[in-house]
Amino acid sequence: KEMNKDYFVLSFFAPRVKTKDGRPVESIAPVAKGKTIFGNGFDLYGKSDAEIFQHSRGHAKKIRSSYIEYGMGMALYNVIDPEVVELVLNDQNLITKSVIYDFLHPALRTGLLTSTDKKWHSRRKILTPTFHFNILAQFEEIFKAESLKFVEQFRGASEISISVSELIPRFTLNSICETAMGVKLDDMAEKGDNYRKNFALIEKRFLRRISNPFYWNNTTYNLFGAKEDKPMLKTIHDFSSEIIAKRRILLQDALKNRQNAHADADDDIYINKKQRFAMLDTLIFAEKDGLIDHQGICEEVDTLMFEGFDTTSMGLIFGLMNMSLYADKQELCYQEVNEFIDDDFSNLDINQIAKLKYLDCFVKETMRMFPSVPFMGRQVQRKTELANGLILPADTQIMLHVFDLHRNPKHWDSPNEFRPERFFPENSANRHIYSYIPFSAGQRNCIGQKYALLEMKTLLIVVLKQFKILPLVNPKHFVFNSGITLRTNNNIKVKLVRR
Ligand code: HEM
Repeated sequence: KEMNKDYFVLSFFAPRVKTKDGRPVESIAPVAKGKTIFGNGFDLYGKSDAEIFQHSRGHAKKIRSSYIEYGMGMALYNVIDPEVVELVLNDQNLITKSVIYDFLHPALRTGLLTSTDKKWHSRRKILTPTFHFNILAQFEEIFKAESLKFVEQFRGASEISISVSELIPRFTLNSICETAMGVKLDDMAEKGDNYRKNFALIEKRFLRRISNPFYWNNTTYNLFGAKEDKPMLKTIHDFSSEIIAKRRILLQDALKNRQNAHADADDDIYINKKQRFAMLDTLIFAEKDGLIDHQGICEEVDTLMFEGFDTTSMGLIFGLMNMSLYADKQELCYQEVNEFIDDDFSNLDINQIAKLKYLDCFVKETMRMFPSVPFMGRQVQRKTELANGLILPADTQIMLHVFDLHRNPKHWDSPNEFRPERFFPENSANRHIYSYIPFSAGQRNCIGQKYALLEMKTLLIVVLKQFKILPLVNPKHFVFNSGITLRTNNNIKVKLVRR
């Protein structure tokens, strides 16, 4: 009996969540009923990626508040309310990612996304300056060139149907490799495609691991599951290694040329006009200063490359889809773009883009309904009291369900309707700040958020200027899948008609 009070015994002795004042836990956070006698531990077992996605959506709809589950020796606190999101993301002690991020370690190792404590702090410090306004302003030239290359594919066509699901990821991978890594993919296009294909396979494996509690344990997984991952991991790591090697050579040449030219001390490589700066250079310089080693550089390159291409891909795929579905909103974007951006794109820069207020609302609303990162997880390191009265035992997994938060009917009117106008200042004033967190918030927010918005807006502007975008899909028929990023089974297509 005592045991039962402290542990959810059949969930492999999961310590129970308690309350500060002894109130029943259910009065603050209901406990979701499990599918088996083992609490919720086997709720996802044998489910498809689409069913895994629907599992949490179903709970959110039925329970309508943040709720608790128990499984595999741990409590899971599932958060869908902004009030609780605020408590979690503002807690200095809750910066460690949840155990499921460990399943990403073979691919990303412990780079900025997956590391914690001292290592995370020191890496964040090294990388933060690389997302500075002046550097993004330079990257804008690359986004523009890549966007023009994107529309160039349709040269000569007065109208054409395209699969954005297929074409966009190539654009975003090219963009991240050239900006962050300083390496053009032109002669590595096939390798890039292969990298993406293998990362998609790794994502599938990641999901299989989440849904199968036997695979949560590293030892068991390494014995029975990990072998299949090896060739995929090799492909993606070979790709990133090749990029690092290429950049090292380019950088060495640049440094040599600079010495030969007797450049004065102020002629910094970062701002030298002919030599474009890449984020990877910062890491290579940090290596010279002994702040990071080669292995560390690989970790950050894998992390930036993955985070930097897949998230913006999903944002753009849904952004172009929404342009096609809502002709009136597309027209408002188009009018605005025409007002501020010259037809030859000569003034398309970071300052002009900042003037496009309606486009900004359009992109925000797209990321509300289709957040590229639909959930995030934290792990409680030490017993933690939250201001809402809950006491979370050590090892509790906190799941922030961004998808449900962004469609929480308590905070969003008709949440399933696409309305960029929600983000007009006058319509946002009374909204809870933490009801909208596409880029997370607090210490571990997205380091690339300004970069991402700039890249996505640039492509949308270039496409809009030249084409009217017409619909070919109906999102009502979409089947969403769980993944590291938001996924759908459907091939998203649009029709482009030259203006
Ligand atoms: C639409 C595009 C993007 C979205 C929606 C997005 C969203 C997010 C979210 C929600 C997190 C927090 C994850 C967590 O707590 O587990 C995050 C972290 C991160 N993002 Fe992004 N991201 C985007 C684009 C980018 C880009 C373009 C880059 C790099 C160039 C990037 C690099 C990172 C990194 C390195 C982290 C880890 C930061 C840390 O823990 O210190 N992201 N992102």
